Amino acid sequence: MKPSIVLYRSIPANLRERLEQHFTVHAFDSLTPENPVALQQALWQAEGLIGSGGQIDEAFLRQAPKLRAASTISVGYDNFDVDALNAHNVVLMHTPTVLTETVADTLMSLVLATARRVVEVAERVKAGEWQESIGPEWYGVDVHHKTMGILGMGRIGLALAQRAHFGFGMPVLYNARSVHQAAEQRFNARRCDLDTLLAESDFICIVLPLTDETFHMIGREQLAKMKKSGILINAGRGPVVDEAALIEALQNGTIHAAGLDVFEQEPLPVHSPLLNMPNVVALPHIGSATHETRYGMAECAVDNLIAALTGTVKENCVNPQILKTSL
Ligand SMILES: NC(=O)C1=CN([C@@H]2O[C@H](COP(=O)(O)OP(=O)(O)OC[C@H]3O[C@@H](n4cnc5c(N)ncnc54)[C@H](O)[C@@H]3O)[C@@H](O)[C@H]2O)C=CC1
Ligand SMILES: O=C(O)C(=O)CO
Repeated sequence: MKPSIVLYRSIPANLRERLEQHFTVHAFDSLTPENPVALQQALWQAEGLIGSGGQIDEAFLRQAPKLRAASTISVGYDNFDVDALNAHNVVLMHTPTVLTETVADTLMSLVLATARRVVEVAERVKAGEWQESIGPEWYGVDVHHKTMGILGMGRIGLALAQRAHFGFGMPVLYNARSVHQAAEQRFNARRCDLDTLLAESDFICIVLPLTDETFHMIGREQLAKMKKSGILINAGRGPVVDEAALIEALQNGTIHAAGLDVFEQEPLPVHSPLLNMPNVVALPHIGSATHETRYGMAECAVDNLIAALTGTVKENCVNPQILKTSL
């Protein structure tokens, strides 16, 4: 008999067929479906789990006693309690690399959109406000040759450094626990402490994972250390920035603007003050959302689950120590 799995995100038909060749697939739109009893029953039998979003913690794992592998269609896995997965011998797979370049493009688009006020100015044109030649009230600030500060010099951080260095002639600063050889040798990036990065950068781009250590890493005190002309970009995870402190800093003119792809609460509540600020570009968590990359992520996650449940994992495993004990 084929192992039973729960799929909790819609994926392209050919990839679903690939799953069906190996498994009996119980499909749901999310982990909060219209029929929670059907999900409960499916989880009780499931050896595998594939999808994105939701909170996978101890209470969840108790509802899925046969689970051996979870495959998230994302690189970030802060919604998984990895200690609980380890305690239940559940292997966790994710999708690094396939989305790296696309997310770096999104970060760069937020840099450009905030600096050049692309969204605000385009809306004014649509509203019929372009009546004569434009004056300084339409101007933005330059991006090229300004200083780029990167928080999270990993795969995506490196791809961003490449764009900043070669595409825009920007000096690159980064804050990290250890030296990133490739960033320094290839893109002339300079490692510095957080305070220096805050004080010297024109653009601060966050592409950090959410962990206990990074939660509210950027708060009132850090925002006050940025240049008044500084622009904050966050495409890591919302809670890395204290959003209330950010709103205050934008309202008080402590910093110039913000470009945000992620928020403390998603979807961003419609009454958020961020939505009324012309100097904020807010995106609906679209960092990796291109047709090509979302297909690549789903394909990678499908292959990851097949590998995890057939004992052929070579890459993309968050907790490889479990492979030795459980598979
Ligand atoms: N907005 C979006 O749609 C997307 C957001 N992301 C976010 O971006 C994150 C990074 O992705 P990758 O670059 O692939 O991961 P990665 O693991 O290659 O890079 C993360 C880097 O952050 C560093 N880091 C972690 N904690 C730190 C700390 N306290 N101080 C300084 N550096 C620290 C790590 O050492 C690592 O170099 C993901 O975990 C996810 O949260 C990823 C994809 C899409
Ligand atoms: O992969 C991730 O971590 C995302 O946030 C969506 O691509």
